[in-house]
Amino acid sequence: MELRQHDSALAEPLQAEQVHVTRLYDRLDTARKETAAALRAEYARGESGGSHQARVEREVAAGEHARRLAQLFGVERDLCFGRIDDTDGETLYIGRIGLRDEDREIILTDWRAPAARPFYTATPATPESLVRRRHLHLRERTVVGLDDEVFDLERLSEGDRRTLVGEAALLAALRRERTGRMSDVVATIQAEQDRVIRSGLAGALVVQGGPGTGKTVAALHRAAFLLYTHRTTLERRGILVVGPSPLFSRYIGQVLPSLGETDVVLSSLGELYPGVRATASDTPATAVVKGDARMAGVVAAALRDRQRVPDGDLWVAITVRTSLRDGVEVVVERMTLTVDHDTCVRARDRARTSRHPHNVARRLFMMDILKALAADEAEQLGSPPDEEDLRYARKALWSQDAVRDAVDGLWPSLTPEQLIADLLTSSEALGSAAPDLSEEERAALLRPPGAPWTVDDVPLLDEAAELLGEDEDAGPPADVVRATEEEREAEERYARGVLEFTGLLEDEMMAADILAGRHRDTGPVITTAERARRDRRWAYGHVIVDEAQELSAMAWRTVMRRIPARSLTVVGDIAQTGSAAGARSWEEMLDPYVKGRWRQEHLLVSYRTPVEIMRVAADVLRAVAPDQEPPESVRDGGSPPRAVRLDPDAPGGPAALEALVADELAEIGEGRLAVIVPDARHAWISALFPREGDVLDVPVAVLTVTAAKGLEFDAVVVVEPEEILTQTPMGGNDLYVAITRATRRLTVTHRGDLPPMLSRLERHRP
Ligand SMILES: Nc1ncnc2c1ncn2[C@@H]1O[C@H](COP(=O)(O)OP(=O)(O)OP(=O)(O)O)[C@@H](O)[C@H]1O
Repeated sequence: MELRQHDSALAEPLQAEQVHVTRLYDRLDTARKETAAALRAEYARGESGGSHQARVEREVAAGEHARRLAQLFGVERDLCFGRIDDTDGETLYIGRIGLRDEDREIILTDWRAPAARPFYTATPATPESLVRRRHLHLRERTVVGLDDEVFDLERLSEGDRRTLVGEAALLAALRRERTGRMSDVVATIQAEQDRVIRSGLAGALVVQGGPGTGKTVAALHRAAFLLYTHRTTLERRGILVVGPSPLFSRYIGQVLPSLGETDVVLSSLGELYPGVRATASDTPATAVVKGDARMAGVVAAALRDRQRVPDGDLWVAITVRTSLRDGVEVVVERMTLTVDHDTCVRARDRARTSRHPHNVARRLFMMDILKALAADEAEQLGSPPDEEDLRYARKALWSQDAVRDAVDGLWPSLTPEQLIADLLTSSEALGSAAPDLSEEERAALLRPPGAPWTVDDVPLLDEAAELLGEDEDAGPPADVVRATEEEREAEERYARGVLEFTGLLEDEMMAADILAGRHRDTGPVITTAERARRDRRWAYGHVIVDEAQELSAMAWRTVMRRIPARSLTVVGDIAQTGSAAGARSWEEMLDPYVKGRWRQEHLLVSYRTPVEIMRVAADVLRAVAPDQEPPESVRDGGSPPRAVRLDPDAPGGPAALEALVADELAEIGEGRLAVIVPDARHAWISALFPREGDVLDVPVAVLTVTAAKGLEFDAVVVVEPEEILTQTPMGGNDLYVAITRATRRLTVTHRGDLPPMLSRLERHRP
């Protein structure tokens, strides 16, 4: 079915396709020019003059043009990559965006449009009225190759279960060397992935699949598809993609812009709470306690402990009169006011039952206490409690430090950071707030003051923020203040980016800071993504959680808060769970939120790991998670994965490791290599391979398994599998993750006996 045309026979169709492709690029150039001119015209319509309304409209129009321009400049590479011919004699060209000619006729169909779907889903068994599918290979703007599949049922053997589409194009894509950044796969999306990508927006979709089955890549294409198909809903609310680490976010970061999408926020788990960028991790024992759903109750109890009443009555010594002597304020008279215990209890209970969050309810508590103090003052001064006087007296009282201190002592205004830090650094606070946790569990939570926030603290902070709320009258909330500077920088970066690729940067009138400044004038931030990122309470239109098996029960609470509509895609592999607080099953994590309302798709084919390596991975999986099925690999011809006996702690050990890595690098040419090491060895093995720049861009990356999660490399060297197996309770899963990162070559080094589950590796001496 797969035809790769011979060179001589190819010249004519190549030439014909070139004519069409040239026309497409001409059209693209025209569209760019027109949009740049429209953007320029928008800004040429005077400085920031006119009514506020007019300025806002101008900004909105300019934003639209800028967005379109960004899209038009993002599709230069492989603008058109496919063509389908159907039984009615109709031909469609499939590309990264849709284009029309001067007569508004469609000359290029967006890959996300319904009409493009057969390009991805037609198989020999179900050709979907296609006669032929063609993949076009472009080098810059030149057509350099074609792959045809002819759907001819006559020649289809019964029982042929082949489901791969565009096999030659797919294999060519898979054989490419890794660049350190994920790239899009619009040209070669497979039918099972297409089902995931085009699944409806509503409800929760779980995508379960083994390593390298394209879960991440499918999830990102799904984000682009959903934004295309449900633009009006999602453009305003945006899509949140949650990944395991900032490294992973950088790894996948450029896929979405290349798909032409700006309304997507990428965030690691440690960044979900604005203003904190947690990367540190806890020990497995601590992570398990912090991730336990019971911690919601602990945080709530810790807060209740901060809403106090005095043991007896409340006494406050205030200054009644002062006078100035030689310009210096002198206290003339003091007075002690009292609020009886019962009144304090009533004030606290009224504030608690108001159903307002703590920092908002504080206002109620404060008013009740001030009223009682003012009444006592009036009584002691013998003046009648006139309402007007009392109001004045309350105001005067609030200006006194002693009164403020008294209220703060009983019902303090708190930030989430204060509440959680105070809780985790005090065994007394923990004892009071967490009586249901065991002594060991409480000890696991305790940490020294000033310790950095960990990824597992983030759900606790979010929980606290939810309970604390923000007193809107008390000035801008802390996260907004923090975000303002970031926001300004983001605006300027964006503006500069637009100007740079449109070639307008030299234009005085369009200087980036002016452009950014204008956006500031009218208030709105440029993209939905920027607005959403800084707002903890933002409700997204859709949320995608990648490596979702790593999320603890508390982390799920944090994620679900951001998606009240419960429209989400959950992507992961239960067999790869590394966090001791992570998922053992999808039911366990999702049922509390969407019981009986989630659907599951399985991805069964691995596009990363060659057959030879997958066989070893299957042995590991059988040993550590016998109920899980390994994926089937589409690639063979990788070199046999091997085990090399090497003692990294022996005198010549480090040098032997360096030499082995050098040999592997020589084998893979331009590609990239990872040395995946036990956590305890990371620091010193990293020092053997000094690097400058981002770990994703260097030829040799030394990584722990946690950091390597979701990434891939041409060659992988796994050091000391035994230590990886035993370093955490989920060590078996970690080893499975480590050996499935390679696209071509796998070497395992070991000083002692090789774990039996790796016995299939070819033995070598260095
Ligand atoms: N249809 C496809 N065409 C070309 N390449 C593909 C396709 N599907 C997946 N790939 C490639 O396979 C590799 C693995 O994909 P991806 O990282 O999305 O897998 P994953 O299931 O998320 O893996 P893991 O569970 O290990 O994180 C990537 O290089 C991806 O580009």
